[in-house]
Amino acid sequence: MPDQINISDLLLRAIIGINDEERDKKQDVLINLTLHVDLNEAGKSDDICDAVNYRTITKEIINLVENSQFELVEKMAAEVAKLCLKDERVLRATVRIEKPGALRFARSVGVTIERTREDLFGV
Ligand SMILES: Nc1nc2c(c(=O)[nH]1)N=C([C@H](O)[C@H](O)COP(=O)(O)OP(=O)(O)OP(=O)(O)O)CN2
Repeated sequence: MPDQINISDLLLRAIIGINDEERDKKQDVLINLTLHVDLNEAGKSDDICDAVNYRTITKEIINLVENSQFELVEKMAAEVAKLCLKDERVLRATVRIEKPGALRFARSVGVTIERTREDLFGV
């Protein structure tokens, strides 16, 4: 399925990290997402009911991330992927989570994961 919804450079703030100073105050978290969805029906009907509403998913991610206190970026990425795959029209989600400036000498550090409905729900 080559169709995708892309959400780029969603810049949020969260408690994330294993160091004491990272547990005290929120830091920037940069999120990039690719949702693999069949866009054929929405492309024909021009009706939001036939589309995976990227606004809804983005609001849910903002709510999840900005209220989270994970230690690892891996865990945050896994939870974001799970949220994206709640809508059964999303077949696969690629999630990149970065912490800009968190690693000395590096501009940014992060992880990229890809999860399917089968990975998470066995379907
Ligand atoms: N696989 C992961 N490794 C690490 C994670 C993570 O989420 N997944 N997180 C951290 C820390 O929370 C932070 O992002 C980096 O901190 P640190 O290792 O202290 O990096 P610094 O460059 O600031 O270290 P210095 O010792 O000051 O050079 C670590 N690893």
